[in-house]
Amino acid sequence: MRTSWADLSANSAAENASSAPSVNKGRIGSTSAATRPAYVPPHLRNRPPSAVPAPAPVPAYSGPASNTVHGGSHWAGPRNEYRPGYGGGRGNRSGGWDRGREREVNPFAEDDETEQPFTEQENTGINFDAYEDIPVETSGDNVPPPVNTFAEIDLGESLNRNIQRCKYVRPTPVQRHAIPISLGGRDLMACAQTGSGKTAAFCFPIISGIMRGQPVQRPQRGARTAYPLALILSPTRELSMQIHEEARKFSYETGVRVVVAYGGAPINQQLRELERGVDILVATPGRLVDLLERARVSLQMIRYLALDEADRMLDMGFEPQIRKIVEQMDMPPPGVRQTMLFSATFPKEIQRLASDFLASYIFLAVGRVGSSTDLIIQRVEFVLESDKRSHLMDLLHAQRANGVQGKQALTLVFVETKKGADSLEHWLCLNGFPATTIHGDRSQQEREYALRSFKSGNTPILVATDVAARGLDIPHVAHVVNFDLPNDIDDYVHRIGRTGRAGKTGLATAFFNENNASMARALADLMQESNQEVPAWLSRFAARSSFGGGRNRRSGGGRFGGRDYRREGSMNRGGSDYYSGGYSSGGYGASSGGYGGGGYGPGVTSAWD
Ligand SMILES: Nc1ncnc2c1ncn2[C@@H]1O[C@H](COP(=O)(O)OP(=O)(O)OP(=O)(O)O)[C@@H](O)[C@H]1O
Repeated sequence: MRTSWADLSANSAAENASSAPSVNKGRIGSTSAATRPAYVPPHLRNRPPSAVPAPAPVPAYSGPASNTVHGGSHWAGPRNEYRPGYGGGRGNRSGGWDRGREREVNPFAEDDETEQPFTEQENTGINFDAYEDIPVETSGDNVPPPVNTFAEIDLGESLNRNIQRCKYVRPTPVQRHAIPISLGGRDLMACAQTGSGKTAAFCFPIISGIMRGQPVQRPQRGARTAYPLALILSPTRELSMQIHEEARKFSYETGVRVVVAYGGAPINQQLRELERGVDILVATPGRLVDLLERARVSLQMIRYLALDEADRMLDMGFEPQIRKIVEQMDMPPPGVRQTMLFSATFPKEIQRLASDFLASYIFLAVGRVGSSTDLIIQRVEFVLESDKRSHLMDLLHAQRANGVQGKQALTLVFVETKKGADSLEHWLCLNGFPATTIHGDRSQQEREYALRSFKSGNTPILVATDVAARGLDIPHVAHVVNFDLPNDIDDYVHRIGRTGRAGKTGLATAFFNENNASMARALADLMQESNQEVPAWLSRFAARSSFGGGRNRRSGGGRFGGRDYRREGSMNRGGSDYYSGGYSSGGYGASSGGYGGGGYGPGVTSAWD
């Protein structure tokens, strides 16, 4: 049985380890070989005994003596050659699987058990042709060339097996470019459209790097302090949970252990998971700060830092927490750790802030920065506030009529406030449309239940605030309705990106009225950029509108935003060229109810965290 292999291989590899010469000299926190617990390299921890190579003499390791990544490569060591049985390293309980005590649950089996209301397989039908003509921009020194296939990248056998299990046949464009850059040890700021596979683009190099990297001896500071090697931060609990689930699949049987920590859930369970060992910690900032302050997590061994939705993580709401985590605790500085920032949108002001966290980084834009994918058909309809509900009802009736076997297609409806979400949900249910809701006033349990119920099709309508706008990968969302438009065009891009994912098509409808006049220009420009039909009335609004409201970055016309800010010479801060008025009304983190009340002050709960 697969799970027992872990124990056997752990024992056998541990025995091998004790007889092998150590190549683990001079690393951070290393101790003498005599006192070191036996090390089992991650890639061997879950192997069947037959797969464990004989304890061959270990060749002198020619790679770097530490994990520094100053423009160098992690790959100076022999490629394709794992080094079983070398001594020292990660024996204590804060890293890797707690061997002998725990069995790795097969995350793919969990998938099979989940109710599958839709017959279509998720990833087999990816339409790569949709990505053929996508423009790619890279800047920075010595950019590693892209690859065309996973086979060209040396990710390691067990990770490759998991890629197959995920049914990923080819890398998506962002993966083609980003993975070689990260494997080359380079810092990266990557911008690619929603649903284009960014999660795997940062997870694969991290998992592969940990599998192959120098073994680590965690400090003995406190038996209960966990020392992750990689930290992945994301802005919402649900997104962190999703990244955790994905990363567990990618790291299955690699021996790399992934743990998640997020707010709103009991901390004790998370503490227990951390105590069992952690290589990759996926977390929301608030809960992580809590764990750091309790000294239950130390960032001192971090080799890889990834910020998903990086622009959101560095906007006014989150920036102080992120600075605290990254700059004021014990995390190694840029250049020592490797840092990867990913998002579908990257305002230049945020790029400038983000550069504090990076060393000699490469900027990658796949598609235009902040653009939506052409796969999403965008419609904007002029609807007065008082008519919104009946208009939504018409859309839902039409959709039901076109539904497969009388089933309502999954529809995600975005509203501005938490109260608005509850009241719309109630009204929909009264009118025969099973709906549920997700927002910052709901308990975490309720939020998770709502999401599950939506995914399974039990309640095919989900009314949400912006808490569901970013990152969530819910298969089969056919329609996103912006019942209330956001104040920020980037939020619009992320919201509509919940459909039309992984090469599939989707539909997004926005209700627009005078209250949204400040968005007209940005919306019209975005639609034009994505080859959508812009209604004449919207163009008229756009021509009339001034740029006081949201972050209306499209004022210059033509190609927008698809740029590394370093190329622009000086920043045009506060000017009208880009995001004019961006930090004023409705700008970053200042949105009203949509963000669940902000929640950044003490005692205030945040929907984002
Ligand atoms: N190489 C691949 N082949 C097929 N499917 C893939 C591949 N890479 C990723 N996917 C699938 O594509 C979907 C979208 O991926 P992911 O959630 O990582 O997108 P994203 O770019 O992070 O989106 P967002 O900007 O909304 O966060 C997921 O269901 C994922 O499993």
